[in-house]
Amino acid sequence: CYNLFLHPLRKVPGPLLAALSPFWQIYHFLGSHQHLEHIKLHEKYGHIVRVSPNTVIINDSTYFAEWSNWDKADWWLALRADPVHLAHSNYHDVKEHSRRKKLIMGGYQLSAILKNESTMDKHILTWTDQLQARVGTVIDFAPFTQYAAFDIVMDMVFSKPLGFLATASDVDGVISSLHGLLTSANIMALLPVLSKIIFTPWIFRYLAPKHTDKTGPGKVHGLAYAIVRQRYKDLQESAVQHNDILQWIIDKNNPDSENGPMPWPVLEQESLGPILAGSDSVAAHLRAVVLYVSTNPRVLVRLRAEIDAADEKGALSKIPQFQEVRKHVPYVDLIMKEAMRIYPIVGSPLPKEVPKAGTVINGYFIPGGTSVGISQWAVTRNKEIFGDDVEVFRPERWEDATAAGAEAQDALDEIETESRYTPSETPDEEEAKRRLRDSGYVPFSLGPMMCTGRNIATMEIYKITTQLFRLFDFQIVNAIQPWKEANKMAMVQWDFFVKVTERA
Ligand code: HEM
Repeated sequence: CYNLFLHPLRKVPGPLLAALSPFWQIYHFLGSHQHLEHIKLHEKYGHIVRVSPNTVIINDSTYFAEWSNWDKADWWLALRADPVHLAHSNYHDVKEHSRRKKLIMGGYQLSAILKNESTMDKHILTWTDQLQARVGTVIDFAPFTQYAAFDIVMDMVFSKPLGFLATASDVDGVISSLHGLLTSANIMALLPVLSKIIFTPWIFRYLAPKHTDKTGPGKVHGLAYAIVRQRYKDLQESAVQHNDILQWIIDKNNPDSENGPMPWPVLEQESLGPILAGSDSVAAHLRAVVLYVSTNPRVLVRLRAEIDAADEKGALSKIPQFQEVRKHVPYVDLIMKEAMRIYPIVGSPLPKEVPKAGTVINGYFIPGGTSVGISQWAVTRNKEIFGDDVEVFRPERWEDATAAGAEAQDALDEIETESRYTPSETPDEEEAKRRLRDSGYVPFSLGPMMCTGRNIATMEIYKITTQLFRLFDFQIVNAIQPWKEANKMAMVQWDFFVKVTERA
């Protein structure tokens, strides 16, 4: 009764059952198609929808800049692996979060990872060799994308690829454990009271997954902890000199630095981030790229024209280098943006918390403490932002970068990227449309909590997209229903059957 008639959010439109209890959201999450439900909700109720007693989702990009500077909502508590030691991404308070993120973010900067580009190249080569060995056959393309993304991120961050690509298998069941963890974490995230109970230190001691577990969350946590412990041992014995992100963090947070050394349990938590977030994301995107480019001949022809022209000039290395692609195959950037738009990778609205004083969104007063999320699937279907052809894969919609868009491209190297939506001067109509379009481009989110791994992801996507279409043709076996999919916070697809042939 309170939630319906007395709650401060009672006037915000949305389904009756959602206003009554958080189980409405859990029901839709378990149905795996929460993201599609969000599209329908915004179509039915408008730019702001109440999806649980204390949560609303929005798809009006005018509010994104303000949103991006709020604290994390309680939803995120479930993504912790420890009640005491936290990674930057576990901090609720935006200021503390930014302070912690600065301690590690330099390792993820473009300038730092470019120094290690050859590590990425090794895995791209192994992947294309694996595809070469399967030319002429129908394969399930889905696992290969994750094997590649997982080996790359493990090698770039820890110098520890697990050999998914080389063995063409889910080594030790790590990927299935990761997917199990994502499902359970998301359910807990939708019931923050449960997270609060479980992460009470004395309760956590009894319920915590064990690092020795053979499957499930414990296995994934155990992987991060084993890597950090091994590094500690290597350093004591000065056995190996590593050139990776973990080492960058250790070196930067040295005993003489302002903050002193990073405690090992915190380093363990920081090491979980790339394991949890670094493979499903890139893999889901690459599957979408292969599907949409292969089924849009016009796009494929334009992409190949750029690749071939670059090859004729000798401008692309055997494994295309990031800066080569940036300069000579710029269409890849438009393809990436459009694939992120038509098939957003993040399927959950990742809420932040309205500050104490409250705020007004689309005419509704939203009190402090409310969780507000952005449903990327609904933003990218917002016709006011992207026009009537939202269901069409058209990379050209991203052409004519606005000054702000171009800056965002160059800002890849910056630690924090401010909102790209700057409604200050008086732009002409076309410029205003482009700015609006750019304001709806939030696949990596924006502001201080923007994706930590966005530069690794962008580099992988540029290089792999170029190389795959440089070498192969992909015939999608079932273009109407190309794969099975579930929204596990990130989108996960499987049974994506594709016939691989050498490029005609
Ligand atoms: C296509 C690929 C990817 C997409 C679309 C993506 C998207 C996102 C989004 C939307 C967020 C949430 C930001 C927020 O809270 O507002 C995020 C956070 C994060 N991502 Fe990614 N991501 C990708 C790849 C990666 C990779 C490769 C890594 C690791 C190497 C990574 C590590 C992280 C981490 C650690 C956070 C937490 C950031 C924070 O709290 O400050 N992501 N990502």
